[in-house]
Amino acid sequence: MITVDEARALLFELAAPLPAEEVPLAEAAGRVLARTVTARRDQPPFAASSMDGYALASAEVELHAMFKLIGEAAAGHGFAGRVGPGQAVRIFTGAPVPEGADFVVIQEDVSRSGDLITIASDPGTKTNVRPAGGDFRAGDTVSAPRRLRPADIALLAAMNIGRVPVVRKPVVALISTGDELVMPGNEPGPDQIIASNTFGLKAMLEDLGAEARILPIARDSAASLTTAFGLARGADLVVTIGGASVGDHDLVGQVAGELGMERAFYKVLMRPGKPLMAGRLNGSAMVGLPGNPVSAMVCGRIFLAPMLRAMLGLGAEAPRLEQAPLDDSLAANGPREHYMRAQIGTDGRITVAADQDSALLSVLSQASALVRRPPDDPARSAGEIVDYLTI
Ligand SMILES: Nc1nc2c(c(=O)[nH]1)N[C@H]1C(S)=C(S)[C@@H](COP(=O)(O)OP(=O)(O)OC[C@H]3O[C@@H](n4cnc5c(N)ncnc54)[C@H](O)[C@@H]3O)O[C@H]1N2
Ligand code: MOO
Repeated sequence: MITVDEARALLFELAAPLPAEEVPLAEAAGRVLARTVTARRDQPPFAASSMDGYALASAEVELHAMFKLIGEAAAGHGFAGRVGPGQAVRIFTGAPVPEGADFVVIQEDVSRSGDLITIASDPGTKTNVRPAGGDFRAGDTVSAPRRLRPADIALLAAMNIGRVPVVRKPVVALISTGDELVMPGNEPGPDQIIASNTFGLKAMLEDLGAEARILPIARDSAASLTTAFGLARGADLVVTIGGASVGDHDLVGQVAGELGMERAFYKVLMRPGKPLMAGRLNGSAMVGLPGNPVSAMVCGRIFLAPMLRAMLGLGAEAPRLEQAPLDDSLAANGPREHYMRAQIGTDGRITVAADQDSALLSVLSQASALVRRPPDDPARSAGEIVDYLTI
């Protein structure tokens, strides 16, 4: 059996970065910027007032000084003339500061009588003028790769980038396998349960920027699995769930092999997730996850999420580990790397769930972290520092 790191390295070989496509700016949030983009203009494009008040020459600013108003500058409607000595222009936030002026006295510091204003309170030294290009200049860049957050979208909009080059979304086909499964919302038969893994994985993978498609459940027969693999053709990543172990009805590896899968590995020194398999099938990366619900979700976090990041051009890296002290003692670990469901308390200490059965979705749902135990990790006492990753 190979280690978790070895398995991930082999998975990265299956996860080539995807090409770029252009999308409208309004659809670019959460996508990964594929190429560095360049501002098409200065922002602000002119010296702009940051306050409502009166624009005049800073050299003339003095308590009790008087000015004659010669016009108005509003946002979107500048003042065409020039401000001369003893003159001021009524100005509003966002308006271009007129020629001859380089200071805005806020209206709270001014008394006005008709066309005359007097500086009635000390206006201080802050000019209330935003210089042209003070935010960014034409030619300034936003560099790739980068997952576009709302603030980035606002910046790209201000840069007048209407269409954005982003990495194409990885298309993931999710196949549940098993005669015991029915889709949520349907009436299960006496020996049946509800397919949960595909739904949890779809949520996880779409959160990371994939387009995940849940295919019809494949039954425990070669014909049904073959049909499902046919429906998955063209996906960047095909993920099967269940049927990966050694039971008589665990057919995924066998059928995938008959369909020409080039196997990269089968079985990982990991808990949960031991019967993981991967390879290349019909030009797609193929990962066979174990069926136990927690195993499938943990493998999603440990393997599929890094694969998707690699496909999105964000680099081939293991999930980031953090450290926290244990709230309670832990027994020694066995020979497999163990990812234990745990909760991080408000005090920063980490509590490992008592029951680590890989079927317990209720425990996973309560967990905020997976504590990572190396193979053969000795028993640990309360207060000792352990590695974990957030979920
Ligand atoms: N003799 C052995 N038996 C098992 C071994 C072993 O090494 N020797 N490994 C165990 C481990 S570890 C795991 S994990 C499971 C994985 O088995 P499979 O991948 O073949 O999964 P299934 O048998 O199909 O299902 C396991 C379990 O999960 C339920 N399941 C499956 N798919 C879904 C789904 N989409 N949504 C919800 N639940 C699902 C299924 O009903 C089973 O209860 O094998 C052990 N056995
Ligand atoms: O590896 Mo299984 O995933 O331990 O439950």
